[in-house]
Amino acid sequence: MNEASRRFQRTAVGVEEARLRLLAHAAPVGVERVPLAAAYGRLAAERVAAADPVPHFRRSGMDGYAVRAADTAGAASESPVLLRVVGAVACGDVPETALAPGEAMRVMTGAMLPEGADAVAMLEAVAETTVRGAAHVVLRRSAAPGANVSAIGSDVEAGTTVVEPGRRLGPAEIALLATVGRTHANVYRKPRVAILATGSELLPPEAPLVPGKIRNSNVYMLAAQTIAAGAEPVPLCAAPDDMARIAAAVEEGLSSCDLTITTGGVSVGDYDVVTDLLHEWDGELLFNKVRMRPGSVTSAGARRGKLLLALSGNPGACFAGFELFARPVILALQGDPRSGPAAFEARLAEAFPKPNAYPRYVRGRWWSESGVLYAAAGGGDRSSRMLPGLGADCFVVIPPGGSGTAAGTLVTVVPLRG
Ligand SMILES: Nc1nc2c(c(=O)[nH]1)N[C@H]1C(S)=C(S)[C@@H](COP(=O)(O)OP(=O)(O)OC[C@H]3O[C@@H](n4cnc5c(N)ncnc54)[C@H](O)[C@@H]3O)O[C@H]1N2
Ligand code: MOO
Ligand SMILES: [Mg+2]
Repeated sequence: MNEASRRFQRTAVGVEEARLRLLAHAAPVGVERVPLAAAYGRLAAERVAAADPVPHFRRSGMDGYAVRAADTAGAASESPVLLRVVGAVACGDVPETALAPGEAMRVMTGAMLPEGADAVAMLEAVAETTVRGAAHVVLRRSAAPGANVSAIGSDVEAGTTVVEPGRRLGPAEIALLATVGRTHANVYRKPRVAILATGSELLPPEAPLVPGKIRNSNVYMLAAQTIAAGAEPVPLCAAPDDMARIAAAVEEGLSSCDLTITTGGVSVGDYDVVTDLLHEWDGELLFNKVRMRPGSVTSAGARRGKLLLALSGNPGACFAGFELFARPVILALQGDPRSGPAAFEARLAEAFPKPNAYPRYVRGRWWSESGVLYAAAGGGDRSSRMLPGLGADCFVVIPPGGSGTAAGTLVTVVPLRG
């Protein structure tokens, strides 16, 4: 097929549309049970509710004295209230007696309150004294009912959902799972992602440089991005630009992994074999061009419930294609209900002089200054370059059209994670 016919058959879809077409084929993978200590960063595959309220007993919020609030009514400097100390409760202990009128019990933060007590006076708010050999406390301020007391269920009511399917397990979720008595979490297993670098010019990193050839960096970049997205990379041997070799490797990926990603050979050139492969694809062709730069040649197909995502070979375009398409797919394979990366608006710190036919996802940085968000798009960003990726923490989305974008323009920023 010649270049012109390849170009002719390509119909560009928007980034959102391309993503939705992919996500329609990204059903969650299976579930596995992992110990809580290994659950960090995984996506929950179940709803977990608290069987018991938290706390499940009335608990002191301060080191001090449990009192009956009614006893302290009217306490002031000129009319102090004297209460008899009838015992002490340490954390983990159960009070031996109930609190009768006129009594106080020494309690520490987290200790169970005795029956009859409904407030805690802080140590700093009482004076300890002895009356006829018995310990007493003097209060010069009243304690309101409920003061410094954590009521039953005041943190988590019984029945509250603490984790939902698709929720990423972070420190807060893991702490709550432990609190509700779980030792393990049911999470989606890590999707396996086959990564196939294509190109007769590719050398392994250890190979000495020879004219015309370059070292294969995309496979390592994609493996790192795959891990950051919570999946397991399965790098396949790099394939030269040969249809049979690439087709065989793609088959291997589709049959053994949940998602198959190729890089390179997807443009209109003579040896762009992935383009040919998708042209003859016997599954569903989801798209073969996206309205974006870099990576407009990004293409995708689905077959028997598996996705093939064909990313550009240019490192910058390959990186962007992964973040905008592979990452949301990998998250959806783990039950994440979100349909794309988060984004926010910021002011462009410097003019971006280059006009674009499509939105341009430029690797850049964002920051906040006096409460205003700014973003800087690297002017020297080219999809063939790798250096602009160093230190980049976002894509700055330069809108299409016009003669460039002026400094101060509000632009969309897509933060990069991991
Ligand atoms: N006539 C046209 N030529 C090109 C067009 C176009 O529209 N018309 N688009 C250009 C753009 S934009 C891009 S992006 C690239 C896309 O190229 P491919 O996806 O076909 O990728 P390759 O041709 O295989 O390689 C491109 C470039 O990237 C290097 N590469 C490839 N694989 C790796 C790897 N694993 N690690 C590091 N670098 C890699 C490769 O050597 C090439 O330099 O097409 C433009 N051309
Ligand atoms: O799609 Mo190429 O990188 O778009 O520059
Ligand atoms: Mg090419």
